[in-house]
Formats: sequence, structure tokens, C-alpha cells
Amino acid sequence: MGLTTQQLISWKQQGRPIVALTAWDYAFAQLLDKAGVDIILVGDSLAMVALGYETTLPVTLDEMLYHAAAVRRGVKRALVVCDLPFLSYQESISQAIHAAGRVLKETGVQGVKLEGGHPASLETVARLSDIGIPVMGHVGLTPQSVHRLGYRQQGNTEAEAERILSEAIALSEAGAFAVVLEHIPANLARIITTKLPIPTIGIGAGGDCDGQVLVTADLLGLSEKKPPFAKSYLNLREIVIGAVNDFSQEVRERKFPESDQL
Ligand SMILES: Nc1nc(=O)c2c([nH]1)NC[C@@H]1CN(c3ccc(C(=O)N[C@@H](CCC(=O)O)C(=O)O)cc3)CN21
Ligand SMILES: CC(C)C(=O)C(=O)O
Ligand SMILES: [Mg+2]
Repeated sequence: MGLTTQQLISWKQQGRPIVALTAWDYAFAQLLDKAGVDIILVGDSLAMVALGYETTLPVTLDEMLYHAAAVRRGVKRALVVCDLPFLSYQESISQAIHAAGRVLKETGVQGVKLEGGHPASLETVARLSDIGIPVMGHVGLTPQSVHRLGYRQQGNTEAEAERILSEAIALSEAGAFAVVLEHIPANLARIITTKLPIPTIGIGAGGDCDGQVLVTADLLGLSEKKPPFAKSYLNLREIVIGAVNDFSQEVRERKFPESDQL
């Protein structure tokens, strides 16, 4: 058995930070798990970083299932959570149960994440949690609402900050085991983190959350564009282009293969 949601909740009480990153395939999931990442998220951001779409909206449940199964095969210790994609859970509670059930049954991942803290999504989170499906909430900037919100920071006004705080509290009361806080002021994230009994996982939400998540492609310098809050620890695009150029040159100069590479 790997990590459980209960263990992650106890880490909040102990003040032990939670490390989360995204993955969309077996190879990277295995690397992240071996490196000791605690939560591996099969994020719907894969629509943009792996599939080349403009937004996260086009990715389908079947595509998420395909990637989640690959990720799950690479992971021994981390808790794996899969984003429910746009319109796979908003139509009705039974649609959400069906989608989340397929994710758990067909891929073996341990939880799902869904965006939003409005009354309908709270009801959905409560029902999924009640039937034993661990749910991670997600408030602040919710990219599935890009056409309403854009990618701007959320919670700048007093009223918006109040709303995001009450959504986070309500998600926790509905049974979510953790909540992602995306692109909100650090002050607001700190207040939410203090008020919630469950871990907050921040992305562009300052340093006082219980954990941090990034899109792995951003951390590695692999994405074409990254949000202003994402830190690159490597420039993998440059490294890959360099290696491909070296190979190309050796092929064109008939230097590869050498006799021991036949
Ligand atoms: N590679 C990648 N990393 C991510 O973190 C990520 C994705 N993709 N795709 C899904 C969402 C979209 N995210 C984003 C994307 C862009 C900004 C951004 O550029 N924000 C600027 C400009 C906002 C505007 O359009 O006015 C900002 O200053 O907030 C923020 C979050 C975060 N998520
Ligand atoms: C950035 C995280 C929280 C996400 O939802 C995603 O990668 O889709
Ligand atoms: Mg997502």
C-alpha cells in the first residue's frame, strides 16, 4: 500500500509539507515516485502540455483514463489523483459518480479532483466522498472556467476573497481530503490554510499552504509557455534540442553509428 489520504491529513497537523507534481505517462510517473513525490496528479493540463490544445476544455474522460492508467503503472508509493475533465461531472451527480467510478475502477488511481466550490459541486463532492471516492477540491483560478475568468489571479477583492474562503471551507465540510488553491493572493491562501482541517495544496498561492503543486513540464522547462508563478529548475527544451542537434549532425556527417553502435 502507498500513501493514504488520512496520512496526508495527519501531515498537516504535524506541519510536514506535501509535495505534489503532475504526470501524464508511465516514464515520468516512475521518476517522480522514485524521487519521493507525495501526490502525483494526472492533471487535465495535459490537454495543453501533452496534447497541444489551447485550453484544458477539449480533453475527454477516455483520454484521461488512458493517461491515468499509464501513470498508475509507474507508481508504488505516491497517492495518484486524476482530474475529472470538463463536462465529465457537471451534468449531474450520477454523471460524476459514473466518471469518478470509472477512474478508480479502470485505472487504479486513488482519488479524483474536480474544480469549483459552488453549491452543485459541493453536493457532488459530498456524494463521491460518501461512497468512498477520495475527492480533492480546487478553488481560486479554475482553468475549466477560462472563458469566464481568464488566467488572472482570483480573490483580489474582499467579496471574491470571502467567496473563495467559504468555498474552501464548504469543500472540506463536504468531505474533500485536500483542496488545491490556484493563483490567489498569499494572504488569502494563508487564512484558508489556517481555517481548514484538510491540507491546502498551493499553485501560485504563496508559501503558507500545506503543500505545493506544479505542472512538471514547467518545473523541467519543457513547456512552451508557463504561468508567471511557476519556477523552472531546468531548461529541458534547450537540453533536448541540443541532443537532437548533436545526433542530426553526426548522422549528416556519417559519424553515427560508430562500429560499436551497430
Ligand atoms: N503548463 C501549464 N502550467 C500550468 O500551471 C497550467 C497549465 N499549463 N494549464 C492549465 C492551467 C492554466 N494556468 C495558467 C496559465 C496562465 C497564467 C498566466 O499567464 N497568468 C498571467 C496573465 C493572466 C492574463 O491572461 O491576464 C498573470 O499574470 O496572472 C496563469 C495560470 C495554470 N495551469
Ligand atoms: C495544476 C494542477 C493543480 C492541475 O489542475 C492540472 O495540472 O491540471
Ligand atoms: Mg487541472
